Amino acid sequence: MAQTSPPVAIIMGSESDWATMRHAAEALDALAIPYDARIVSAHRTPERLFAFARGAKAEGFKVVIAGAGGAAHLPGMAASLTPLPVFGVPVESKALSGQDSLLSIVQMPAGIPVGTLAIGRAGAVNAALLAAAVLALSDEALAARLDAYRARQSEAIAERPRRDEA
Ligand SMILES: Nc1c(C(=O)O)ncn1[C@@H]1O[C@H](COP(=O)(O)O)[C@@H](O)[C@H]1O
Repeated sequence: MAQTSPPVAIIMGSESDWATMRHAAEALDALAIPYDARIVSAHRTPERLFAFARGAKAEGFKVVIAGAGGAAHLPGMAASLTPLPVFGVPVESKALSGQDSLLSIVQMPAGIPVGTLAIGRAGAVNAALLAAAVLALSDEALAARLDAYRARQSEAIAERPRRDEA
């Protein structure tokens, strides 16, 4: 089967997660890394999850970023169904501020890893940067873009706090 997929899959349990996961997409955009963003729920669309995760490697994906909130089984289930690296992003839930999402994703049993990031936007951005780091191991042009991204980030940090103009 022809490998036509972009290297990164961003999957999320609900469309409501896009407010968080779009930050992963924006970080990938900044590094010119193509991705496909899909709504896939272990709970609500289990057949879609099985089809996606079982076929992800053959489709040509290299890394999966999975965001979910609450009883966040999606990243772990995806990891159980694909040999690709899976980075989990705990989406901040209303009831428990994302503590539920974090613990659901991070406490995987030995044998099926999910690289778990921070709750919310920072986790989404860092999942994208980790995906970039993985891909950069075999892509020198991307490695250079990642270096430049970090250099720009450092340059943007002021050395001293700006004083308020009275
Ligand atoms: N955690 C999961 C899974 C899953 O893990 O398969 N599917 C949906 N959800 C989560 O339910 C929350 C509320 O979803 P709605 O906003 O659609 O009610 C979302 O954060 C989603 O990730």
